Amino acid sequence: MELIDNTREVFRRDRVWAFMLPKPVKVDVAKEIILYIEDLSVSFDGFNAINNLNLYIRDGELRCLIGANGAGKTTLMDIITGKTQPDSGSVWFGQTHNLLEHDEAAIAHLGVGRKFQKPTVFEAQSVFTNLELSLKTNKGVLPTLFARLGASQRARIDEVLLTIGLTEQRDQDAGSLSHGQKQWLEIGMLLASDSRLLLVDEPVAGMTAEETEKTAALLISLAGKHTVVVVEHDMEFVRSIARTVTVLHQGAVLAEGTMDEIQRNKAVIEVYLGEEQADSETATAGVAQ
Ligand SMILES: Nc1ncnc2c1ncn2[C@@H]1O[C@H](COP(=O)(O)OP(=O)(O)OP(=O)(O)O)[C@@H](O)[C@H]1O
Repeated sequence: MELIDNTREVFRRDRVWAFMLPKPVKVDVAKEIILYIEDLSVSFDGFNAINNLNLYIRDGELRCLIGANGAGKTTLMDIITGKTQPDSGSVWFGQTHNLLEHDEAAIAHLGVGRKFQKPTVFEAQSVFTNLELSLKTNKGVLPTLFARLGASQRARIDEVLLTIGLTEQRDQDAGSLSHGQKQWLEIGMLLASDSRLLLVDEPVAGMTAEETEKTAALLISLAGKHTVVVVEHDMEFVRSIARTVTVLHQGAVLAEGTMDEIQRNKAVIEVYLGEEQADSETATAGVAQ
């Protein structure tokens, strides 16, 4: 009997064996910076898409990146996440992880999560299963064979469901969610995978006004525990969430500051509206609209 009891104890569904759990990643943010990007350049067929770019993101901040089409925003995200290798420069996650030495999977494992503009959820799976599949577990063959969802992992998924406002939809197929709900689920998937730095590409494109408002509240609530970098064209939305805005132009940082500072910045006005209008007050108002 004792043998059977011991065996049952070992295979209890609500316990996850320690060897299955991934090793926690340490990110050194002693200097309060979570992302260091220095002297970064990449060119495609002689065209400088990123041009000696320097950018520092503070741990826990909510930063917005704006810039006209072709300014280099997507290319920058591609470099941070390991999709594109730069020609020169450095990208560090905290003080100790050189992201340029890692591939995409390793960078995601370190805690850098990316949400693309179009949601890529598993439509035929439930909301709960989508989150379950994103949990940060040891994905080796042996652990996967024996993996059981423990109580703490279920609690983690419930917590994420609450954060993204989809508790009621937990058993619904992801395919039946509205566009906005799919976007929140995808953000939830990044949370379930323990992403510490969230790179979010145009989160409110195609959303209703109510969904946009909820997304703003969600992203604001995530900052602090997470660092959130949002690439967005919708200036009204940027104004509603951003503390610091970085303007990219021709692959470099053109300006950085609060939305009000950006709105008054002469270089930004020139780029957006043309030099001849730079001194006019109407032009100043136009940048943020
Ligand atoms: N793989 C590539 N090969 C060639 N050119 C590229 C490649 N990736 C980007 N580019 C070019 O680099 C420039 C920067 O593009 P990027 O997509 O980063 O800009 P963006 O700021 O994200 O623009 P958008 O707001 O339109 O998405 C563009 O001129 C683009 O055509």
